[in-house]
Amino acid sequence: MLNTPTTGWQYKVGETFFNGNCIAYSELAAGMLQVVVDCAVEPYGLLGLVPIVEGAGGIITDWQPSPASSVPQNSFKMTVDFAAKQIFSGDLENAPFNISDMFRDLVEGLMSFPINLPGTSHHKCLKIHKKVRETMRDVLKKRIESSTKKREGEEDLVDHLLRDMDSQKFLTEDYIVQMMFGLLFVTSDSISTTLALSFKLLVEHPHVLEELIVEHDSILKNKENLDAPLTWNDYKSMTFTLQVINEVLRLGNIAPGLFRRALKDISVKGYTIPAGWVIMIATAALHLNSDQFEDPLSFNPWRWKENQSSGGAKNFMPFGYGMKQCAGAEYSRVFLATFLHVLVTRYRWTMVKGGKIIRAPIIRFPDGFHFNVSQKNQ
Ligand code: HEM
Repeated sequence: MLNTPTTGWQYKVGETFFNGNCIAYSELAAGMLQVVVDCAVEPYGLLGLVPIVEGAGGIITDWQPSPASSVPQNSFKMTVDFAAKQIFSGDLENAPFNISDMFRDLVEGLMSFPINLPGTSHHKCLKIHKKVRETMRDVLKKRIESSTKKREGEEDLVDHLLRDMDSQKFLTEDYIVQMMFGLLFVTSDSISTTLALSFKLLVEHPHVLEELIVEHDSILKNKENLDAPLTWNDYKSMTFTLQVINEVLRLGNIAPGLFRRALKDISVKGYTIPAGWVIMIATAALHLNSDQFEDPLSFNPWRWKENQSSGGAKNFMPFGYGMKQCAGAEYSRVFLATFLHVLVTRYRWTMVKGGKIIRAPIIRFPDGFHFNVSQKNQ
């Protein structure tokens, strides 16, 4: 599928994210995310995961208000709040707005028709974008002015970036604000949609859920203390869970497409893609290709038993491909696996209503998606 560059706000945001210092940017982002994983060397194992585990547990507990919890909404809130904490701690706790509500409205307006008139989603989206960035700039300025030094291990992403400002010239204030906003943005809808899809697919495929429960119960059985946090080895032993995540990503195709610009004329089957054109790679066409995946529409995590690909292969690229591949891929897998661990070991859920899925072009649940969640054995 071919596409000429679009105009409008969405595209401009994309340009600011991905052009310019894109390599340094994604290396840096990957480095920051690695912090989550690298904390594994601490005595209790993957310390970076502890807040994820606690976050997941805490938020699922919040998922019990009657009559039922909205999975997409709760996953969105959990994902944004958790990422915001990693990026700038609790600096927005006293802000006059809730950061996850702001991002939800922003994402809703993102795919709207770009008419900038009061009352339109696009207009609201632009206003939120401005407001969030202004608030983030204030957070950054206060940090720069503040002389309080945090202890090692308590630092967040902004602390790391500020420390690197002297040696990395591209790290200007503007850049850091853009990065704070950008990281929250890419985290918000991607992980939460994958989580919501996991709920749906698991409830519709009880035999998959059963095997998932067996895997996670056996991780718990091997622990002396049931409340001990997950370790890196625990994560690595989640073989079936990672197959489930691959399968959700394959069917979900969270990113509707990948974009590349042709640097020179390219001939494809008698057609020429002119230099400068933007090419959209429709990943769903790859992931649902029956030549590559038997019975491609069925949810079958066992298909990954023999094929251990975690993405970045020519027939499976949920996180993209090549040097522009998603910087948050590993963070996302760890987050999803940890969440599933907490969910299946501590909770049970029944579907109440909703669950219809549309793509427009990002995945949406137009009738909502509601579950009753209860503590296991209650
Ligand atoms: C399930 C979750 C996610 C999915 C499916 C996903 C998917 C993608 C895809 C398809 C791309 C484009 C890659 C390409 O063009 O080859 C991308 C880029 C990117 N993603 Fe993600 N993503 C997810 C979560 C995240 C998270 C949590 C973060 C950050 C914390 C993140 C950070 C990025 C960045 C920085 C890029 C741009 C990389 C570059 O241009 O060099 N992503 N992601």
